[in-house]
Amino acid sequence: MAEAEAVALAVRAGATVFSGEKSTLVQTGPRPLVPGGSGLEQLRRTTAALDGAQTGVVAAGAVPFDLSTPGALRLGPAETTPGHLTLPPTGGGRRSTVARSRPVPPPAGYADAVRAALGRIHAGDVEKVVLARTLELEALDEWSVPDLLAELVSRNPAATALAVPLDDPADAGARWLVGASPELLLRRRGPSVLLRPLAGSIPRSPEPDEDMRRADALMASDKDRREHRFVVDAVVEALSPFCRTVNAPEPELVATPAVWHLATRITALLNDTDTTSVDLVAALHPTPAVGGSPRRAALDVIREVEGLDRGCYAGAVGWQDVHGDGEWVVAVRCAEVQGRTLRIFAGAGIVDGSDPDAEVAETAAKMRTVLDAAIAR
Ligand SMILES: C=C(O[C@@H]1C=C(C(=O)O)C=C[C@H]1O)C(=O)O
Repeated sequence: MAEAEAVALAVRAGATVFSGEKSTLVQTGPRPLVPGGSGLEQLRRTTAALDGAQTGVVAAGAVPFDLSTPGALRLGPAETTPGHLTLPPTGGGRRSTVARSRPVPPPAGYADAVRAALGRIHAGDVEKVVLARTLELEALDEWSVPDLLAELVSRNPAATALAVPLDDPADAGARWLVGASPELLLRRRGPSVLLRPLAGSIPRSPEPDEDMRRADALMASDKDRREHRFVVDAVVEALSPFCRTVNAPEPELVATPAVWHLATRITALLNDTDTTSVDLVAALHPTPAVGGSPRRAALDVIREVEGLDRGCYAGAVGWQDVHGDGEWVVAVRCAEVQGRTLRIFAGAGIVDGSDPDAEVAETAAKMRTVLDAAIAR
């Protein structure tokens, strides 16, 4: 059987998949959850749960935005192959038809939430808050996770495309997280750690001159640089106790097919290789790219103003092996799938100077990553 078909079959059978530019990890078979009643507890118990496991076994899956709620990290054998996933072409005929789409909250409600967050910023309660909204697509038939994944991979080869079962994948009604994240939370290989936080964004334009104008405007934007700086400062501060060196250069531009971002490629060297990838996830998450600054005050504002259950959206998704090495991305450009329902999430950072209508447009552009994959013909 061709490898692509084998992977397609594995995904249909409930595999966890992370397909990046350089390699693809597929975890298959019946696989128990890492013990722990919350995402934080699962992260804390992952390294011990892998102790003594056979080479090739990894902990893979998702922890939620709110680490006090349950996570979905599973223990089981995984295979890693070079390059991104190749799945057989899906063909239009197998796609579901969207019967109903519903933005929650509607765009005007989201703009009101942004204004409420700006009120809290101006009152001095908080400096940055990331607010999200959703688009719910109800299809005539069940969504196909392998088809969604195949479209996400082929449209976003530079991102980490992912399919993660949030419930037992053997259950017919299992929920899944699917998406194509451009944001590396961290990669740990031995003592070396690489991170690439994103924050500060502008929608792409199909017109090349306008697209370049927007990229230049983003690079020059004081508002976006401030929005970005909160993330870099928080990441450097969270890493410092674990690291002998942390290097954070100036931000650069990165593009997805839908959005321009400011990105900083941060490199660090661990003091001690007893620090595993999940220790770093627990220390870093949620960064101000998805939460805000200061963290606790921002989480309060999100709870009061946003009104969504984020679940694993804006959580951390990835894997760790028996050596403590691993790779985790921030669960953005993602959706929750269950049966005929697809719930696309997108958020945007709000700081002093943010414009509510621009944040509506930015979140709409971010939703296109999953939306275009879902409604592809
Ligand atoms: C919150 C999301 O994206 C995050 C927020 C960004 C921003 O506010 O500019 C940029 C990239 C991500 O860190 C999302 O896509 O839902």
